[in-house]
Amino acid sequence: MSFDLVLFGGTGDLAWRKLLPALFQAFRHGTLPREGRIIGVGRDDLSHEQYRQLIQQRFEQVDLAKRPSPEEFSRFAELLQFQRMDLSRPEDYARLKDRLAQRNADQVVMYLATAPSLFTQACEQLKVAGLTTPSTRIVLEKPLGHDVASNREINETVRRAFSEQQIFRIDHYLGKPAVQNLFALRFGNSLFEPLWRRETIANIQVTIAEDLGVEKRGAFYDSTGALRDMVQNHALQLVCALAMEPPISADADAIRDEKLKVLRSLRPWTPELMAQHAIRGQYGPGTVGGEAVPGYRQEAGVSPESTTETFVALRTEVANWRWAGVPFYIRTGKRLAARDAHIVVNFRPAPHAIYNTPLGAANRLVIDLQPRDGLELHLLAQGQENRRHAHSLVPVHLDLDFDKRFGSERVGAYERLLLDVIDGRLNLFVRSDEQEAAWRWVEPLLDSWRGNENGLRAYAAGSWGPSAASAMIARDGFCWSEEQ
Ligand SMILES: NC(=O)C1=CN([C@@H]2O[C@H](COP(=O)(O)OP(=O)(O)OC[C@H]3O[C@@H](n4cnc5c(N)ncnc54)[C@H](OP(=O)(O)O)[C@@H]3O)[C@@H](O)[C@H]2O)C=CC1
Ligand SMILES: O=C1O[C@H](COP(=O)(O)O)[C@@H](O)[C@H](O)[C@H]1O
Repeated sequence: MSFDLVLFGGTGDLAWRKLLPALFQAFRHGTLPREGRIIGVGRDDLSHEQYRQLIQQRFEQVDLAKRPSPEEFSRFAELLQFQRMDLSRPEDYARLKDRLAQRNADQVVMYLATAPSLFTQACEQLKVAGLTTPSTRIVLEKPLGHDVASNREINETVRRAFSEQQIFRIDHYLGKPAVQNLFALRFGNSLFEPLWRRETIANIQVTIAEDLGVEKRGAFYDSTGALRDMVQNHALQLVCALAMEPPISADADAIRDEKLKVLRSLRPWTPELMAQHAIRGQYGPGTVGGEAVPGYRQEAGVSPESTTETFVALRTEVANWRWAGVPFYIRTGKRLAARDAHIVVNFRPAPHAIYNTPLGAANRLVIDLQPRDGLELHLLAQGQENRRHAHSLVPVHLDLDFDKRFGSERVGAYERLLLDVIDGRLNLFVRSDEQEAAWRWVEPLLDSWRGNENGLRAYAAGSWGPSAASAMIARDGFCWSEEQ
């Protein structure tokens, strides 16, 4: 099978940090079809050779293990071409058409790794140019829009140009090996299913903590914020994977139907719930990894009066028979104490105590997403520490490290998703109704937070966020994982 992958935004941050390294990994692993072209698109006048050099320079910043040797790069570079094009100029699409006609590949992938404001125009012009034939797939980066209305508008335009089977809305968290293992844990094993419900589970916590700040994306981030950047998509997709019913098959729509039900069951926000269960913060100066770092308002591209949130902690519930009354806590932020994404499923304590146990001790399943990819099952056991009191239990845990078990050279998130696009597998991509339901759920928060400094809490870079996030969960009698 031959393919052409047109990478709109081929000179941008996402392209060189994630997409091209992922394509290189697929090339290195021999999974990328050999007969293909990766056509980077941008507005500069670059020759193919200049583009290859640019990408080679950028690859110098990629992790050593994932960096190509000069010999590997020169073989990979044979796939790379450059197309000068301004997406806002209708006449430029004809030149792209000519380039694609040179090869007439079996499969054409259009990857829109540009600002979402260009998506509608790009789709309209691709249609006008006759570049939306059934052998074409379109990939849309997140966030798709900035609220319900803009998301719907983009989706409607895209659907006028492409059928739903051709549209791949990406959420790279769904491609992470740990998230695939969450699906495997729940739907490939029977062990946890009888326990996966309100009768046994006390609460579920989803944490996506980053130690990085906004890097070079200050201007983008300042108009986006953590709620749009991480919660509307990645965090809610994790909640879906945790709370959904078993799908009737592994087909894309069977999975997406179940995720949609979760999104529609999330407790809607009221002013009272927002006041108690929605915490937002913004980092100030602090120390991360032993280095002093500036506060958010001092970052390049960020307004010195910005009210954009860089931290969010939420408490919600999934209002259905399985989950009624079980709090789901979501927490994400930039410049936190560590890069650490994990899920904690806290089980209820034993209903009747016949042992002495440490205060608050109970069973817990921890799903580590990154940097470690693994599972920990926390139990209580009879230790030998106290020889005179045989009725005292101590915490112990079973630890499964997937990197050790399967090797750290496993298929990365973007590598998996890009191969799925080329092969036409939609399972790990988001349907428009899911996306709209997620926007609908976050929109009341967006509206109440817009331009409003009230309730925006400062936290020191390098901390775990505002203390209000701990107070919120403590009111339910629980605590975040690092406090357990
Ligand atoms: N960077 C990241 O970590 C992530 C980014 N995303 C999403 O990916 C998308 C791209 O983000 P990012 O790479 O950071 O953005 P950048 O600003 O780094 O890159 C934007 C790209 O778009 C191109 N571009 C801009 N305007 C035009 C135009 N009129 N015609 C043709 N090309 C144009 C630029 O090319 P040039 O200027 O050379 O013409 C550049 O290649 C966004 O939707 C973002 O939300 C999603 C997840 C993570
Ligand atoms: O989508 C995004 O994700 C990254 C975090 O991704 P990860 O795979 O490194 O966890 C985040 O930094 C970025 O702001 C956001 O746009």
